[in-house]
Amino acid sequence: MAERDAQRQLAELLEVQLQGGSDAGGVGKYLLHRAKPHVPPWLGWAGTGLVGALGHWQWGESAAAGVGLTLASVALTGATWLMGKSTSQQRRLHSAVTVAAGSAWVTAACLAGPMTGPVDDLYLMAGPVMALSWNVRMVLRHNPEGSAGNSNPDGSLLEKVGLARAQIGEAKVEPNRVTAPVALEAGEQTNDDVTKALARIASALDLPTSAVRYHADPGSARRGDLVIVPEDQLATVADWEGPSNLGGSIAEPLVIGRYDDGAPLQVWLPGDPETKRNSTHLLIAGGTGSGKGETALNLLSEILSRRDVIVWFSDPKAFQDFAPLRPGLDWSAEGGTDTEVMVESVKAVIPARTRWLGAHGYRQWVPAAAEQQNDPAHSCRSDGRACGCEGMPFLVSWFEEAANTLRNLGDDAFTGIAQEARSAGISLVVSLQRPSYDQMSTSTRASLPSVIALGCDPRDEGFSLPEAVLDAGAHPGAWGNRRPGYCYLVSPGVAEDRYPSPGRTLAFPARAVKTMEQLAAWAQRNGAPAGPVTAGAVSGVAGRAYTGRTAPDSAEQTTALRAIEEEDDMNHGGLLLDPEDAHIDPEAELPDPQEGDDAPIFGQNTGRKPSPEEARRLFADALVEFEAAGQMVVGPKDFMDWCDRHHLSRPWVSERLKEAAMDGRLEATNTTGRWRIVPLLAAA
Ligand SMILES: Nc1ncnc2c1ncn2[C@@H]1O[C@H](COP(=O)(O)OP(=O)(O)OP(=O)(O)O)[C@@H](O)[C@H]1O
Repeated sequence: MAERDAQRQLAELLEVQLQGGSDAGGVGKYLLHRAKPHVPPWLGWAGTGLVGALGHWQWGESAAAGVGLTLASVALTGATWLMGKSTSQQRRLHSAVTVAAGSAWVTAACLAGPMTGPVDDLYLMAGPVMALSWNVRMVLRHNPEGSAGNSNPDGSLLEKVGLARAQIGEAKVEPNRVTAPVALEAGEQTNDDVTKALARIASALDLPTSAVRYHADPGSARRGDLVIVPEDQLATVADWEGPSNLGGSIAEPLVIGRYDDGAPLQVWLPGDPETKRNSTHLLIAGGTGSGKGETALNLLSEILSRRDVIVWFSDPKAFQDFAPLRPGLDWSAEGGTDTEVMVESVKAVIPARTRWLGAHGYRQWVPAAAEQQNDPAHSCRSDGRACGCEGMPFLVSWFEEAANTLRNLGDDAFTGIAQEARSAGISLVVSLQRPSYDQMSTSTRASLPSVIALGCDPRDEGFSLPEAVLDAGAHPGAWGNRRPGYCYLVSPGVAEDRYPSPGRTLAFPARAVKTMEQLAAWAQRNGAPAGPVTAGAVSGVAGRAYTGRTAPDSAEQTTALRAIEEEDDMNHGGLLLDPEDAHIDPEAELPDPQEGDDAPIFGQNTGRKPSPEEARRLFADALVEFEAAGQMVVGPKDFMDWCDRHHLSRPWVSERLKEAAMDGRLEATNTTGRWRIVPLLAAA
């Protein structure tokens, strides 16, 4: 069936070409064009008559010629039968009968004469019947309905690939996509046999491996759909023209490209209570040059164009690719300590956000959670009246080139965060420079249910995609970096039979920079503020390292801080900030260590070893300095210069760090030897 379809497509192409040649117009020309393919059998009939007449003229009297002609007729028929082995049974028989009848008539005509007895009647009656039978055959072959037969009568394609006894059902033919149900022989073959034969099917059809896929029926071990997409429509690059749904909700699909049949390539980050889908975490995996950067631009620009989401973004490559979009981010960090603080902050906002959702009667984040809470059904007040609390936007926490960050965080910690974040209206997006297990452990990989798998090393395919999707024909290793933007998308919300279908993200031409800048400005003005719950919880961890998105009209006052201010003015009586964070005034000046008796510590060498008491005071001051500078995660290595200056040792600093943790001034992170500074006001 698949083979016939490929042939049909070829025939259609020929048809178009033929039409191109007879476009001169006119009914006559049209009829001639339609009749052309049916003429050859009639030419054969006329030719047979001519050969019979000429043969009689030459050998009419020769007995030896009679023997020769009879033998030649039998040999020709036998040869036709043999040569027809590779075609369908029907065609083979039809050809052999035609040749046998034609050659027998020629022999009779040569020996007895074309006009003798029944010879001429046979020519006039049987000849047209033969020619017509070939015309009918051609008409049926060109009829698309006729081509979608019910079984696999010739079986030649499946025979070639070792699935001779499989049956192919009625095929669904769409533009550039043929879906044919396959039923394998009961007890003899399984769906695995088809997946193993996919490359051979592609080879038999002379198509790329990725053009042939198999969707096994989850309810049967011997049934499924064979999908063939003959033409690679993704070869043409499609440019990004702007966001697909400016001002929409993050719960609506994010369109990042297209599939090879033209359908939009789209992903959902938040869950959907109706379909019982959970919010998801996404891995963007691809080798160097596979188009990861531009794929990320597609996704980030879609996210920033939505009204009810904020993005925290860490990029150790200093926003090389993302600079135009940076102003639209709620928080950006350039790797190192800033990223450590961001990770700690994500951990800290999870319980605050989950608590808020619970208190407002949401089982998971939905767009209504981002709006002001005017519905009594979602009130945190005990008297059942609407609480009017400010909404809480969805949070996307994005880690570019994340291998180091995740390794430092530790598997258990990451798995825990990933699990809990899903019920806190948070999606983690992680991109990896090299998609392989030496970059990310098995358990961390397992915590990221969604993946955009771009071209990679063939050995890394198993890391990028689930085995079932690879078995169904997905093959990102075949692309390497030769097909930038080609990808497979596996994510809840996407129909599973789409998983092995290749898509391609949109390309960002140079002119897209301006549109991205406009989009970032739009997000600054219209995007959601972080809201009191998230901003409050993060300020308690990150202190001044977190500023929130800067509104374009006021570089000083940030949207997040404004949200806290407004919240302070309101009297809800319900669940607001984390109780321990409620007294934080993010605008308050931190104590200036240069004031009063405290001498500045950084940049001055005291020239002598301080007394133990003095050393402890200097150490406390150093923490204040770090905090004021926004460096909220510290470890002994950050004190190296400081130790030299004050003639103190690193082990001494390590001891003080542990003490400070016991005093509540520091809190342990998941990385040994790294401590998070608890902001002074919160620790007080
Ligand atoms: N969807 C796409 N369509 C067409 N071309 C693309 C697409 N995505 C990326 N490209 C082109 O492919 C090249 C590599 O893309 P990109 O820099 O995004 O890859 P990368 O995976 O981020 O590479 P690296 O890891 O080296 O930064 C660029 O020239 C880019 O313009």
